[in-house]
Formats: sequence, C-alpha cells, structure tokens
Amino acid sequence: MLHEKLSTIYDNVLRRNPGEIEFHQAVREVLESIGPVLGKHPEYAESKIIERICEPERQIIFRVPWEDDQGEVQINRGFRVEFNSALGPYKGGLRFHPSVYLGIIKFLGFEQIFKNSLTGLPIGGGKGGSDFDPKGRSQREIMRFCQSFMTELYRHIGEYTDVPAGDIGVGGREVGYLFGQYKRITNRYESGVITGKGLSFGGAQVRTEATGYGCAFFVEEMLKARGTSFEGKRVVVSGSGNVAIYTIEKVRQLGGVVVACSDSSGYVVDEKGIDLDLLKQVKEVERKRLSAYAAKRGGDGAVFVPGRSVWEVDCEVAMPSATQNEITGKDAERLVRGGCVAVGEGANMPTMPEAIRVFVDAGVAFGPGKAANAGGVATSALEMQQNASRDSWTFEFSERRLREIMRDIHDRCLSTADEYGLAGNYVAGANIDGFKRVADAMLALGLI
Ligand SMILES: NC(=O)C1=CN([C@@H]2O[C@H](COP(=O)(O)OP(=O)(O)OC[C@H]3O[C@@H](n4cnc5c(N)ncnc54)[C@H](O)[C@@H]3O)[C@@H](O)[C@H]2O)C=CC1
Ligand SMILES: O=C(O)CCC(=O)C(=O)O
Repeated sequence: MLHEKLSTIYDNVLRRNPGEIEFHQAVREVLESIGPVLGKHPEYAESKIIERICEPERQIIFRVPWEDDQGEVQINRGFRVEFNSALGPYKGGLRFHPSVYLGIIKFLGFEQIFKNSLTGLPIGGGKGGSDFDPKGRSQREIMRFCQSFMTELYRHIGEYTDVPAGDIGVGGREVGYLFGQYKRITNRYESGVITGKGLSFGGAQVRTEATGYGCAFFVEEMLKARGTSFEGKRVVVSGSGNVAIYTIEKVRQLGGVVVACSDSSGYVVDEKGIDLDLLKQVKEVERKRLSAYAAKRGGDGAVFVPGRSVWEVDCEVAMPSATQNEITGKDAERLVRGGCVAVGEGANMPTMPEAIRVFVDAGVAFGPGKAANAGGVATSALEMQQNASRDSWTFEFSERRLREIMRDIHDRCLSTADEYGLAGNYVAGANIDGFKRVADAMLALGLI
C-alpha cells in the first residue's frame, strides 16, 4: 500500500516513463518502504526530494556501429543513465544483453542510488549497457563492439564524473577492451575511470569475487542474527556467471553445500555439492553451457535439467544470482514449503513483488539486492580509492574490508527497520537507510 502523497508521485512516474515496467517496479518497491520517513521528515516532501530522485539527472542513448567477422555492419543501441550524483560520481555497471532497453537501465540505475548509499562510500548512482548479444560472438567481435561502444561513451565518463564497471555480459575481458579504448582515444592513463580492471593494469584484489563473497557474508549475518549459520545448510544459487560462481565459493568456505546452479538453458543438480573447479573451467575458461558441466562430471551424479527453473529444487538458503524477476510468487511458496529459511539476492531485483511478500509473511530472512549484493560496488569504490592513491592492497586486507562493509550494511538495515517499528524487515531497512543518506545530501546541496 502506498501513502497518499507517494501514490501521486508513483502515478506521475508511470505517466512520464510509459512502458518501462522494470523501472516502475523498482520505484514502487522503494516508495512502499519510505512512507514512515515522510512523517518524521516533512522537509523531504517540501523540497520534492522524492520527485527529484525518480528523475535521472541525465540519460544518454547512442548508436553503436561495428563490423562482424563476416564484414557485415551491425548496429546496436548504447545507454548510460546518470541517475544521481548527490553522494559522488555516478557509479554502476554496464550490461550487454539483448533484453536491454531504457526501462532496464533505469531500474538498475535507480536501485544503484540506494545500494551505493548503503555502502557508506562516496558514490552516486548510474548504469549503462547495450542490447548487444555477446552469445556466440568471437573474441575479435567482442573487442570491436567494446571499442565502438567506448568511442561514444568516453566523452560522458571520467574519474570524477561517471565510473562504469561490469554487469551481465561484461566481465574482466570486456572491461579490459573498454579501458584500452578509453586510454587510446583520450591519451590519459586514468585508472579510476572504470572498475573491475585486471590486476596487471590497476584492478583491485577481491573485485572479481566481491559481489558473490559479499552476498554470502550478508546471508551469514542474517543467519547469525537468527542464531544459526551456513554450516551444513543446503543452498541453491541461480546463474553461473560472476556473482553465482563466487557466491558458491564463499558459501562453501562458510560450511554450506551448494547443490544446484543454473544458466539460461536450464539447471544442474549435483547432490554432492557443485564442483567449483569444473564450473569455473566450463564457464570462465571454455564459456560453455551448463550441460557441459554435467557431461564432464560424468557418472559422478550431476544431472542437467534443460529449460526449467532452478527454483524447483528444495533448499534451506536460496541465493538468486542470475537476473531480474526470476523468482515468482509460486516459486516462493514452493521454496517456503521446501524449508527455505533465508534468501540473499545476489542479482538485482530477482524476486518478484508477490514473492517478496510470501517470504516476508513466512518469516524467511530476506536480504534485498541493494543490501545483499552491495559488496561488488563497494569493492569498486575501494578500487577507485587504490587508483587515486596509486596503491594496491593485499587480498586479505581487501576481503576484511569487504566483510566489515557487509556487516555494517546488515546491522544498519536491522537497526533502521527497528527504529521504524518494522523489526527484521531488511527490505524496509535498506530502502529507508539508503534513501535518507541521499535525501540529506540533496537537501544540503540546494536545488539540484
Ligand atoms: N557483476 C557484479 O559485480 C554485480 C552483478 N549484479 C547482478 O548480478 C546478476 C548476475 O550478474 P553477473 O554474474 O555479473 O553476470 P554474468 O553475465 O557473469 O552472469 C549472468 C548469469 O545469469 C544467467 N542468466 C542471465 N539471464 C538469464 C535468464 N534470463 N535466465 C536464466 N539465467 C540467466 C547467465 O546464464 C549467467 O549464468 C545480475 O542481476 C547483475 O545485475 C549485482 C551486483 C554486482
Ligand atoms: O561495481 C560497480 O560499479 C557496479 C556493480 C553493479 O553494477 C551493481 O552493483 O549492480
């Protein structure tokens, strides 16, 4: 239910952004949480902070022409939405996926404002990407696409302006090509212009692992708050990309057993626990489908189930780490019946609104993405910090910082939810805490 004033704001968002359903969904979830804040802080409404937060500061849409291996000209669309810079330079990843359109980039950019605020670090919110489909493309094609994308993007970004990173379809390889082109056309070795870089050219230890590790740390804190832990728990992780792989790695180190993961072709169940070395070989090195994992695991008990949702596998902890709206209300009901006690969103907005209600009503510890997956962007901010001071920290120190940041986000979500009479509600805690820091900065900065 929306507070009356917020309902009018939401209607305006719908009217001004027609057809952008993912953006509408992300806005609604935040507005549903912040009603109680308006009672305590009438100054936010008087200064129209919420209306301003829902309107991006700048939206850039551009043509990306490139040539494929057959010599044919291809044209994609590029986006960068610079949503809010009250706390620092715009910060957020780039997504290359055929489903990308303005509504997806705006939902991700909007989420990023509050997530980045929750980290406590000086980073604003932004997101970008393209409808380019990397599947089946050669390394050379990927490079030519990245170079063309950056040939336009470079004029909009910079260490003090806007700092992109990876997301779906954009990993270390793509960040390397993007940074290489930026360096070439600007003639500046501006390391802090992009994060997720390779360790040999200004990248930071633990950035590759950070989103997955951070999500596992967050869930560990939620379990601890309920007097339990990962030890011996049966865990399902969706996806098998960057976030999923390093979630599996850390969950295993914390004592959990990950029995299933997925990709867009189906899922694999491996009751003895996913073989991480094999998964990394198939996904990070060979870049193949999950069916190849099951085939290589051979008679050792892994089963590949094509075309179905991994959420039909029972587990005690669910960690959606693939894409938005992957857990439906029905999936959530089935997971609760199957004994699920905690959910940590590694992906952005993977749980549909009706599914969140099912989890919260059933008393499941539910860690929303903007809190649970904030470890990735937080470690990007640490990469910027190292670039600015021409320094390079050890893996151990960087992981310790990440763990402290995740613990701090967890504790602030809980204490904020408590303060507003919503004990244990991490969704409300994350939205309110993330919102307040941005709102206070916007008030202090005048009419921006
Ligand atoms: N990379 C990062 O640091 C961060 C990523 N995220 C979010 O985590 C999620 C995963 O991102 P990454 O692991 O970086 O991307 P990735 O490209 O490395 O992996 C994406 C995975 O999701 C699967 N996937 C994509 N679309 C799917 C679909 N429609 N159905 C089933 N599976 C699908 C792919 O097969 C792949 O396994 C996204 O929601 C992203 O926004 C959130 C915070 C930071
Ligand atoms: O590391 C970053 O800057 C962005 C990570 C990201 O895209 C996200 O948090 O969704």
